[in-house]
Amino acid sequence: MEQLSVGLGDRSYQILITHHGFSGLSEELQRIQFPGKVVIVTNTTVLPLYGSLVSQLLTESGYDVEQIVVEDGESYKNAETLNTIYTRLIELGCDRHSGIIALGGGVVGDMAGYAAATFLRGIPFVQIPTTVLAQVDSSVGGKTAINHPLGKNLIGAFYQPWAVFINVATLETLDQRNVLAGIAEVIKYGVMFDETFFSWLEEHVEPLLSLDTEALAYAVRRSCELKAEVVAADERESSVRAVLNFGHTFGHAVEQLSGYGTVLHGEAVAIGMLVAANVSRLMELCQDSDVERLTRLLEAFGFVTQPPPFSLEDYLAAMGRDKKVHGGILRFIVNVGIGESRIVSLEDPESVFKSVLG
Ligand SMILES: NC(=O)c1ccc[n+]([C@@H]2O[C@H](COP(=O)([O-])OP(=O)(O)OC[C@H]3O[C@@H](n4cnc5c(N)ncnc54)[C@H](O)[C@@H]3O)[C@@H](O)[C@H]2O)c1
Ligand SMILES: O=C(O)C(=O)C[C@@H](O)[C@H](O)[C@H](O)COP(=O)(O)O
Ligand SMILES: [Zn+2]
Repeated sequence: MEQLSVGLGDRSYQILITHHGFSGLSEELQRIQFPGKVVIVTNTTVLPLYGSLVSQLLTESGYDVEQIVVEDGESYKNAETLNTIYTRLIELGCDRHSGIIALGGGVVGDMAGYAAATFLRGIPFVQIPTTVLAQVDSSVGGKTAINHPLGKNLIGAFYQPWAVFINVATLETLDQRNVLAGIAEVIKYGVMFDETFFSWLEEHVEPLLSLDTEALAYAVRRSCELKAEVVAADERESSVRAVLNFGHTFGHAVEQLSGYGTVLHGEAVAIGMLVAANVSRLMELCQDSDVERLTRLLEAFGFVTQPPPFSLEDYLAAMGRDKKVHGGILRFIVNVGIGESRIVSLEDPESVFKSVLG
């Protein structure tokens, strides 16, 4: 079992990474004095794979376990599903001494996390991520949210989990499209923070796609390390954390315009990263060779890199609702070469994106 720490003072927590199933989970819950009444929030796909197993394990360890099972998909990450979670929590008699465990991918994690942040003004919460994306990104850092028809994650809260328990073995049941989607966020860390990690990714395309245990474990650990460091430095995205949004301003626009769930989050981020790299090149913050290198890596993994053909007006309107907009000015994340980043203000986004999108 590997352990990383997210250093946030009295809200610090551990990320535990294991290949050995869920053994160690009960011990960790006991160590952090997680409540005895536990509600596992999961979805219809993850329930039969891991939900029953985790419930049984915790019951055997003396926990009083309930389950809330939501429909599967990004299109259900909304106010309606959230309300069904609140209703069930009330019906189950949950109080401030009950805890929520999010078991699943980023959709379940974001929504269960937001329920935990808001139910009775906040109850304890643990993440058990079961997708690549959730293990390398969404389970760490405390961004919780639901989507609004007009924009991704527009309703949410910063609310940290008490622990993140990563069982890498759960990835064995994940389909190839979702494995790939998670890798987009891994590539993001390389482009933004760590050229050596980016080079490592260039050399490990095949092992990662085939879920080679060692390669995957390294990718998960390195991603969590980088994310934990950034979150500890800037929990509420007032500075450096915004860099984790590389590829997301455009990517979120793609998700919203296509209809949530049509283009997966990671797929949209891959498209968005290349758009952002082209903005960077336009601003002379990176070279042609850097854009080509990113393109080659994305294509080697098999990502579609061409933005869907929505109009420039639609893209600009969607990006105009991004959470990084300040005083009407779009703040945008670009790469500086490979391995460094910058936050730029786009005073005239129309001309920038006209040039980049053609
Ligand atoms: N909070 C954050 O910091 C953060 C970071 C990145 C992404 N996100 C959010 O995360 C969401 C995307 O998460 P995702 O890519 O995990 O998608 P997801 O949660 O929809 O999971 C993808 C699919 O895999 C299934 N699944 C989950 N675990 C499985 C397993 N072990 N075996 C088989 N199937 C499994 C799910 O049921 C789903 O069908 C988006 O809503 C995005 O906005 C949040
Ligand atoms: O943790 C962060 O900070 C991120 O930006 C991680 C992103 O990968 C993630 O998709 C996040 O939910 C996007 O945040 P948002 O604030 O743009 O909704
Ligand atoms: Zn993301």
